[in-house]
Amino acid sequence: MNALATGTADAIKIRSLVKRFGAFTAVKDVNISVPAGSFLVLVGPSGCGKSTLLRMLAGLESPSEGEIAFVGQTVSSGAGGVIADAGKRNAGLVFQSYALWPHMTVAGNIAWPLKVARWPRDKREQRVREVLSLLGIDTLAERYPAEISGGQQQRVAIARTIAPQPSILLFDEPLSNLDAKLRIEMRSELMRIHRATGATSVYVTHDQVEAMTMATHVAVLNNGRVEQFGKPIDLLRNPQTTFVATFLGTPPANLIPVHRAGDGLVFGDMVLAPASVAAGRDDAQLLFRAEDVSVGAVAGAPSLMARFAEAAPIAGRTMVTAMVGDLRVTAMADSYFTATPGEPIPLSFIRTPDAVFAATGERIQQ
Ligand SMILES: Nc1ncnc2c1ncn2[C@@H]1O[C@H](COP(=O)(O)OP(=O)(O)OP(=O)(O)O)[C@@H](O)[C@H]1O
Repeated sequence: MNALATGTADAIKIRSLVKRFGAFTAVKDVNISVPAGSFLVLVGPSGCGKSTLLRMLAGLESPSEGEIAFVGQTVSSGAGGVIADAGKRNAGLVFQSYALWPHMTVAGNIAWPLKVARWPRDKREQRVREVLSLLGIDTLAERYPAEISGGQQQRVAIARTIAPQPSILLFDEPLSNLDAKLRIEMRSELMRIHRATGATSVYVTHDQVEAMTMATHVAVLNNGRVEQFGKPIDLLRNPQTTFVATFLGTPPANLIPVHRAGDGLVFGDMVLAPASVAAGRDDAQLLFRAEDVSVGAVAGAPSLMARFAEAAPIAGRTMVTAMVGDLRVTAMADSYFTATPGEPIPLSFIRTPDAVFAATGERIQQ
């Protein structure tokens, strides 16, 4: 790295980044900047380009176009390729497979990158003790990888990555090999480690719950593009596309396709909103959260008959999924509710739509 770092530079700045593999474009014009200490989550369905983007940040893949800068210093660019190589960008990478050295003890594995970086023995031993304690694995120091569990191996892999004190930590689905309970535990652990190290983190996952609980900033990727970038709560409250609106949030929100009839937007013969909310368009999509759709008839609210599909109790209420033709609608019932699959049940739209989208998927601002 040769350029001087400026005090106000973003920890990570990605500008107009493109990655092509032959004729296929895996990452398309990505622009993201985050300040130091952020926890940036890249989330999206399989094949959307998350890992390719992370590999470019790590210096394992060179961009076709655009630029990546860490603290004001360009580390990769379309013109220059990988300028600071993987070992020289002060970034640590944690994969979903732990890749520990089987012939080295836990302490040996953690000390290895410090040895490679020529840390003196006393500093090395002190740092290994520090990270063993930070990860809560002090008692495993002399064991070999084959003698510890998968969850413990992942802790060792994380300890090994943070030992050299990288200023940027890159995680590629690090929890996907763990069982559900351990994942939740490790999620809070990782957030604690993030706070303790102060490193700027970039975390790849396809799990939106993981994204929403851990992130200070989220980039939702779809088909190589960033659909939306921002704080988790802003993405949840203010989705700019139907993709973001339906990808994030639990239970999933409903998108109801409507068309204009007179001065109303209708679904079937039910008027769901005034035509004015869609700025004179003939077709639109209305976003209703599950809690805005109630099971049963409600006086004054538009309602329709749906076919019951399934029910799941959640925190004293029941999340009910029902079919209206081919459309899945998620609604909430106030107490325990169940029915026979296929049984007709009434659904009521008890609030105005949360957001309005064009038929092509982009948000129509009110
Ligand atoms: N070396 C490569 N050569 C050709 N195509 C590639 C290469 N690496 C990735 N791709 C393609 O680029 C696209 C994005 O892949 P990437 O691994 O970044 O997706 P992802 O979002 O991480 O998916 P997953 O969650 O399944 O890991 C995919 O269509 C993939 O097949």
